[in-house]
Amino acid sequence: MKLPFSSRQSIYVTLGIIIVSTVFISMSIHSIHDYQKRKNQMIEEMKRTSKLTISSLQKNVTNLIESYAVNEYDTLVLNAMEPNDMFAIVVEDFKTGEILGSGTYISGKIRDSKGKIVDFVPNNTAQREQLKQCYYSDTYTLFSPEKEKIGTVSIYISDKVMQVELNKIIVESLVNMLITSLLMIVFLFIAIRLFILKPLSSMVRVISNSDDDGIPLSFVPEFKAREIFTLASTMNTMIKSIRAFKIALLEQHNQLRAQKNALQYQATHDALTGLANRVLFSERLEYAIEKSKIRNTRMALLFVDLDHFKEINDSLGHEAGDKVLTIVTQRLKHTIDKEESLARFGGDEFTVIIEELQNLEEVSLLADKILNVLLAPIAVDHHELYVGCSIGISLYPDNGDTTQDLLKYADAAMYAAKNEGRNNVRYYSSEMTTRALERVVMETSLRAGLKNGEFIVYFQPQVNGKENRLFGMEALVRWNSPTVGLVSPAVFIPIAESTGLIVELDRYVMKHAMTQIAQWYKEGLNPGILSMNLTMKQLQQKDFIEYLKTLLAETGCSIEWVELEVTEDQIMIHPDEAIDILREISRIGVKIAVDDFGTGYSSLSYLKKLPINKLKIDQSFVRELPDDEEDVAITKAIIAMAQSLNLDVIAEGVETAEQKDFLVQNGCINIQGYFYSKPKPADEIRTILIEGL
Ligand SMILES: Nc1nc2c(ncn2[C@@H]2O[C@@H]3COP(=O)(O)O[C@H]4[C@@H](O)[C@H](n5cnc6c(=O)[nH]c(N)nc65)O[C@@H]4COP(=O)(O)O[C@H]3[C@H]2O)c(=O)[nH]1
Repeated sequence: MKLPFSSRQSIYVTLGIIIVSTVFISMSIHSIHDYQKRKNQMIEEMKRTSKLTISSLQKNVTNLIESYAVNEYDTLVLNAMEPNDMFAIVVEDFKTGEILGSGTYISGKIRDSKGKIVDFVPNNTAQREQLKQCYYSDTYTLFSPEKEKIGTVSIYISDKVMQVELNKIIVESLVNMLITSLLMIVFLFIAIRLFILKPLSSMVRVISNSDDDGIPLSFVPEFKAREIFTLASTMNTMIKSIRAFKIALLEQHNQLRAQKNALQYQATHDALTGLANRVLFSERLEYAIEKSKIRNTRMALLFVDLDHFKEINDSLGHEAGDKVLTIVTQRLKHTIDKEESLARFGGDEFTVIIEELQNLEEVSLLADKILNVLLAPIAVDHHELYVGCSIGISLYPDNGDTTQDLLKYADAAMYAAKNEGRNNVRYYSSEMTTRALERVVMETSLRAGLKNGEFIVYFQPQVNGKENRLFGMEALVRWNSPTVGLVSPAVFIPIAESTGLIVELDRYVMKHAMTQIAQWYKEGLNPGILSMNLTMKQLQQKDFIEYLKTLLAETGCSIEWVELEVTEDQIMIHPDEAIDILREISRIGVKIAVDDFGTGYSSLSYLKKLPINKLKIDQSFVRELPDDEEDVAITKAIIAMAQSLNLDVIAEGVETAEQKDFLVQNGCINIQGYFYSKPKPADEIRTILIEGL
C-alpha cells in the first residue's frame, strides 16, 4: 500500500532551509562583527600613523617655522604625505603670518580627485569643504622652545581611502563567509543525513511497504543511536501489536460473519426441518410472482395442511409431533423436484410453489402425489400414525397477483378441502372466500355466544322400540345467535372443533344437561340414561376425568345415568390412544357408545379392545331402510357384530314405522329419531316424561 505522504514537504527541504539560513545568519553576524573589528583596527592604525607622521613633522616643522623656512617644511609635508594614505596635511604658521601681517600663514598639501598631491589653497572653498568631510582629522599645536605658540599641524584622513580599504575587507569577509558557510552546510548535511535522515528514511521505506490495511510488511531496522534505536524498537513493538490485533480482529470478523450467516439462516429457515420458513417463503413467492409477470407465465401455490397433526401432538407429545414433521418433510422433498419451492409455513402447514406452469394437470398430478405419500402410515415410537393432508391450490394470475392474495386463496381452498372430508385437493374458487369470511364471522360469534350463554341444550328421546318406552335421551346443543340466527350444529361444531372452542362448548352442554337430568330425577321423573356427544379432544384433556367427577358431584347426577358418545372416525384416527383414554373413562363407571357407527372403518380387532357398551348405527344406513339392500345388509351386519361382541345397539335417524319395525325385527330395539320425537327443549321433554310419548 502506498502511503499518501508524497504531497508533503520533505524533511530534507526543511532541514536544508534551516541549516542554510542558520549558517548564513550566523556567518553574516560573524562577518559583520569581523568587518567592524577590522574597521576599528584600520582607524586605530590610521590614528597611529597620523600620530607618528605628526610627531616626526612636529619637531622639524617647529624648527623650520622658527627659521621661516616655508619651502623646507612644505617639502617635509609633501614627503610625509607620499608614503602614507593621508588626504591632507595643513600647516598654520603664526611666525610667517606675523611677518606677512595676516596673523597666520596657511599652507599644506591635499590630494585631488585622482589622488595626486597638490598644494592646499586656503581660499579654495572646494578644498575646505573636502577637509570638512574627512572621516578623521587631528591637529597638533607647535610650541617654540620658549613655549610660545608658533603654529599648528593638521592631518586629514579621507574616508575615501578608508572606503577603498573597507570595500576590500567586505569582499574578503564575504568570500570567507561563503566558503565557510558552504563547508559548514555540507558538513552539517552529511552529519544530519548520516545520523538522522538516513535512519528516518529507511524507517519510512519500511513503513511504506505495507499491506492493504496499511500495516508494514517488515520490521524497522534498529540503529545504533539511542533515540533512533528507541524509536525503531517502539515502532516494531507497535507493528507487532497491530499485527496481533489484526489477526484477532480477523478472527473476530470471521466469527461474526459465521454468526451473521447462522442468524440469517435461522431467520429464514425452519429449525426442525431445515426448510425455508414463512419469511423466506414469502420472499420466494414474491420473486416468483415478479418472474411470472415478466415472463408472462402461470404459477401455482399449493397449501398443504396435515389432517391429524394436532391430535398427534396433543396425544403423543411434541417429540412425536416433531418426528412426524421430519418424516413428512422427507417425503415431500422426495416428491417435489425443486427443494427450494418447498417451505414450512407454520406448525403443520407446508407450501409448494410451482412455476412456469404449462397446464393444470401438472399441479393436480403433484397434489395427488403429495396426498398419496402422506397417506402412507408413519411409524413413530411403535405407533403407526395416519396423518394425511388437505391441499388448497391458488393460481397466478387466475386467482390473484399478490403474495397475500395467493396465500389467502390457497388457504381458503385448503379449508374447503378439509371441510369436504379431508385428504382432499381443492382449487380455489370465489365462493370459498365467502365461506372463509363466514367462517371468521362464525368463529367470532361462537366465542361471543359462549360468553353470553346463547347455547341451549335440547334432548332427543331414545326409546325401546319393542315396548315404546323411553329409556334415555341424547343431549344435542342448539345455538340461537342474535347476529347469525339459528345455527345448525352441523355448521358450528366443525368450526368449534377446528378452533379448539369445542372443549369449552362440550363442557357447557355437559353441565347444563347433567343439571337438567339430575333435576328431573329429583322431581321423581325418569329420564333414563343421558347420552352426550364428546369429541376426542375433550377426552384427551388431562383434567377431563377430574372435571367429570366434579360435575357429577356439583350437579348431583349419578354416574350410572351418564353415557358418552364418541364418533367412530375420531376413535380411528389414533385407535391405540383412544383405547387407553376410553379405558380410563370406563374405569370410573361411565358408559361409552360409538356414534355414527359404520362410517369409520373400524376393524373387529380394535372393536374388541375398545371398552364400549354400545354401537350407534349411523343414520345414513337407516335412511333407505328397508328398501336399500346394501343398507339392509350393513345394518344387519352391525347388529350381528354388536350381538357377537355383547354390545348394545341403537339406531339413529329413525323416521318411519317401517324403519323402526325393520330394526326391531332384526334385533335393534333401541330407537332414536323423529319417528318418536325430534330433539326438544327441556320443558317439552318434561311434558313427555310426565305424559309419555
Ligand atoms: N334427518 C333426521 N335427523 C335426525 C333424526 N333423529 C335425530 N336426528 C339428528 O341427527 C343428529 C344426531 O346426532 P349425532 O349423530 O350425534 O350428530 C350430531 C353431533 O355429532 C353434533 N352435536 C350436536 N350436539 C353436540 C354437542 O353438544 N357436542 C358435540 N361435540 N357434538 C354435538 O352435531 C351433530 C348434528 O346434530 P343435530 O343437528 O342436532 O342432529 C342430530 C339430530 O337432530 C331423524 O329422524 N332424521
